[in-house]
Amino acid sequence: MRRISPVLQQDGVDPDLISLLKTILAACREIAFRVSQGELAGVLGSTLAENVQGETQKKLDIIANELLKEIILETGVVKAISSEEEDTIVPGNPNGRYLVTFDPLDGSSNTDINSLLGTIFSILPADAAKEADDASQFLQPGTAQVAAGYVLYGPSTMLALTTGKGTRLYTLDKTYGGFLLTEDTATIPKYTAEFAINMSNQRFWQPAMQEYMADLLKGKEGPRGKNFNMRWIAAMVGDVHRVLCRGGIFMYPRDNKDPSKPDKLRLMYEANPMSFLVEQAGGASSTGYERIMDIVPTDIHQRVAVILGSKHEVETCVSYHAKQPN
Ligand SMILES: O=P(O)(O)OC[C@H]1O[C@](O)(COP(=O)(O)O)[C@@H](O)[C@@H]1O
Ligand SMILES: [Mg+2]
Ligand SMILES: [Mg+2]
Repeated sequence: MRRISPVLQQDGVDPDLISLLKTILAACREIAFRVSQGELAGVLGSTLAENVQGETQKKLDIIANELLKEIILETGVVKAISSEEEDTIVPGNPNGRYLVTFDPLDGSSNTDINSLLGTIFSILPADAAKEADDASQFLQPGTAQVAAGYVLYGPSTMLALTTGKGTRLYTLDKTYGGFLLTEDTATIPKYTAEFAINMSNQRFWQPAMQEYMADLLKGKEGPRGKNFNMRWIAAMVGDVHRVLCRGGIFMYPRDNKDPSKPDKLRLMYEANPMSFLVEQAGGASSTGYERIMDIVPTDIHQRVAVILGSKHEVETCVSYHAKQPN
């Protein structure tokens, strides 16, 4: 099995970017270790703090954030970082060529139940004309990403990574200490009969999503003519990993449960990196109205509706939105 550096070298990835990716993975290995130690490492439970988005921070949110922030800024190739757990961007080397935005711990609500968690990251090119502390340098569409990935802390620790040459899956070999290539070409089947959505929000969705789901749930007897199965891990990283492994559609659509927060998932460090991975594996990703990676962000913590996965199913869902303009 191949180690990560030769694979990236073969893809012609810039050596600075390779060393940055390896640094991020070093932090993730440390997070994986703390996660696996659980209560023994005293990392479970909540803090008294809230992040800028008004969400209670788990101890592991903070630990993962600190580990990543410190080690990434030490690389010298990063101009600034932006994190779910940081109100504003954190400047690094003014001459750094890259920007890193990340969700240090995705699926926080799974922390205390020994269930799936992950780290999601996205790497953007830095603009030499902007100051290191200028947040506007991050406001680039997902199509500008030079690399994106996640590390899933599950029964095994896995990495999904793309630099725009397909999506590859690696598994952490705990005896050797590095990630080894275990799936060279992750491919999402075009058709699926499996969906992931938080059904408890059903009555708050927009009409297009209500209609799409109603038809889907009618199964064989309905307009779709087939039965669907449902899964919900409550960690995007876990749900998207399943989609990369065997297809499916994952949705966190807009809802009016809390009018001040119509969308849940974050564009820059959840939706964009996952969309890049999914598109590179042959899938599709949309808000229902537009391709996610085409959105030009207006805020580093911007939220967005997400519909991603098997191409035909995403297109079917989008077709319901086309009938009912936003
Ligand atoms: O609590 P819900 O509605 O099931 O939402 C679950 C979603 O929220 C998230 O956990 C948000 O991520 P964080 O844990 O990083 O805040 C997603 O990973 C997941 O898909
Ligand atoms: Mg998250
Ligand atoms: Mg998080």
